[in-house]
Amino acid sequence: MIHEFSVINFLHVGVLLFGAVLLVGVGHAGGEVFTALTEMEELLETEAVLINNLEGYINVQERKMEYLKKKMNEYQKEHEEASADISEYLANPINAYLLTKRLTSDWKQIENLMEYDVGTEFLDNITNFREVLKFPTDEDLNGAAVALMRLQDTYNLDTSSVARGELNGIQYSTEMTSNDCFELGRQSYMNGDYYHTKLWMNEAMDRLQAEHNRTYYSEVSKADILEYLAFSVYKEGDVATALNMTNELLQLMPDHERALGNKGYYEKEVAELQRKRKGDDGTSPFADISIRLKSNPLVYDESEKKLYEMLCRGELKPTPAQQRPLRCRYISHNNPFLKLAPFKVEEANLDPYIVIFHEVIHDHEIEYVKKSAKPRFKRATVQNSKTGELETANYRISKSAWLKDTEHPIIKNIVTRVGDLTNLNMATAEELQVVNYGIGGHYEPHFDFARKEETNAFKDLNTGNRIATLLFYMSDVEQGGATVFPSLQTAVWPKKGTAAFWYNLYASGEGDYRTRHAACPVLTGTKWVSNKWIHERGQEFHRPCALQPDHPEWD
Ligand SMILES: O=C(O)CCC(=O)C(=O)O
Ligand SMILES: [Fe+2]
Repeated sequence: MIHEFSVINFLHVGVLLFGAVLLVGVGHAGGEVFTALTEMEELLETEAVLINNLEGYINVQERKMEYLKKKMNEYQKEHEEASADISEYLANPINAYLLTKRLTSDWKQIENLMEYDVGTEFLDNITNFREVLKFPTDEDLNGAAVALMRLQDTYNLDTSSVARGELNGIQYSTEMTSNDCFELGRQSYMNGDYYHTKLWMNEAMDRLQAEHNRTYYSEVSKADILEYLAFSVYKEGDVATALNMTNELLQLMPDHERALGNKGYYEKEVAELQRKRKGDDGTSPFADISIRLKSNPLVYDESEKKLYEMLCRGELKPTPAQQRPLRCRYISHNNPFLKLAPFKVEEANLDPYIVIFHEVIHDHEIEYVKKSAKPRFKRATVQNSKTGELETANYRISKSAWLKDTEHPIIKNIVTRVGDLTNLNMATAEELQVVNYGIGGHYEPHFDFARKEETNAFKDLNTGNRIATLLFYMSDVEQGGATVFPSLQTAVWPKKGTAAFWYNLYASGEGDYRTRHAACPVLTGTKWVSNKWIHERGQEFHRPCALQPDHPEWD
C-alpha cells in the first residue's frame, strides 16, 4: 500500500534534511500540561466531552443514513411494483401522480438531505470546547515524549517493553501501535535526538510488521519509517546505512521525490568518504561521537549523570561501613514540649548531616496543602545564575505554588513544626513551596544554596543564603522519584508523612558542595513534596558555629 503523508507529516519531512534551521527552536518549555499529574486529570475530562460529542455526531449521521435507507427501500419497492407491469401501473392516475411527485418534490427533499451536513453543530462544539476545556499543545506532546525518553534512559527501560506497556516488568497500559512509536520517534527527531529516533523508528518498524501479519490497519507506512531512519542514521554519521535505507524505500516507492534527491546526495557523500579513506587513516568524519553530543548537549558532567541514574534506579546501596554509624533515635532538642512527644529521626548521612524525620506531617494537613496549592500551580522555575531572574528550565519539570504561614492555621502549624524539628528560626524562612511532579517530572542535580558567583540570588529577601532545606514527602511514589545526592551516593525514597532535612551550608556559611542533589524522574505514580527553605539570618543563636560537624545540637 502506498501511504500518503498527512499534511503535517508532509510539511515536516519536506524540511527534514536540509531544513534543520527551521526545526531549531521547537522547544518544550512552553508546554505546561505535562509538567504535573494534576493537570493531566483535566485532560481526561476533556476527552470524555469529546467522546460524547463524537457519539452525538455519529448518532445524527446514522439517523440521517437510516432515513435515507428507509426512503430508498420504499422507492425501490414501488419501482419494482411498477416495473412488473408498467402500463397497468401508469394507467392508474394516482400512481402517475405519485411517480411524478416522487421525482419532483420527494427527490428534491432527498437531495436536500444528502446535501445537508447534519453534524455541523457537533463540529462547532469542538471549536467552542477549545475555549472552555483544557487541551494539550504541541509543546505538551513534545514534553510528554521527552519525559518518556528521560524515563527510558534513567531507568534503563528497553524500547520493546515500553511499547508493550511494561515498565520495570509491571504491565501498566495497553500496547503502543506502530503509529504511536512512530510519533515518539518523530518527536525525538524534532528535538535533534537521533539516538531515540532510531530506537523508536525501529520499534515502529517491528510493530508494523506484526500489525500487517494480523491484518491490522496501520496509519503509518514502512516508507515513512524508513525515511526517518535514514535521516537519523545520516545525522549520526552513518551515511552508508542511510543510503541503503533510502534504496529500500525507493524499492517500495520508486517515484518518492525526496528519497530520489537524498539518494543522490548520499551517494556523493559515500563516494567522497571512499576517496578520503584511500588517502588517509580511513576513519569516517561522521562517526565522531561529538556530533551526537553537539546535537544533544548534556547539562552536566557524564560521570555525575551515571551516578545520579544509578542512584535513581536504586543500584547504589550504602556499604555496611557507611551504614554502621547511622542511627535511628528520638529527638527533642531539649524542648520541654517535645520531651513528651519526641520526633523519630533516622540518619541518612553524617557528613554532611542528612536526616529523615518519620511521621511529621499528617494526612489531613497534606490534603489541605494539596488542595490550597492546586489552583495556584505554576510551572516551577529556577534562578538564572547570572541575572537572578526566575525562569522555566527543562532540568526542572514540575508544578509549584507558595503558601504563606498566615493564610491558615494548618500552614502555621506545619511551619512551627519545622522550627521544632530543626531547632532553627522560621522567621526568615521562605514560604512553604508545594511541588507536584507528573510522569517523568524531575529536578536534575542542583544546589539549594546560592553559590558565590550567584550574587543576585536571594538579594530581595535580605535574609542571607539558604542554610538548610526541609523537604516534606506528601505522597508515596509508585516507582521512581527518589531524592538523590550523587556525591554522597545517598538516596532518600519518598514516603508519605516523612521529611528529609539537611544543612546546605557549613557552619562557617560556606556552601557545602556535597549537598548537590536531584529529584529523580517519576516513573509511575505522582510525587508531591513541599520545601521549607531556611535562611541564615536569625540562626545566630540556633546553630552556633562551633557545633559543626558533630551535631550535638541534635542530641
Ligand atoms: O523533590 C525532591 O525530591 C527534591 C526537590 C528539590 O531538590 C528542590 O525542590 O529543590
Ligand atoms: Fe533542591
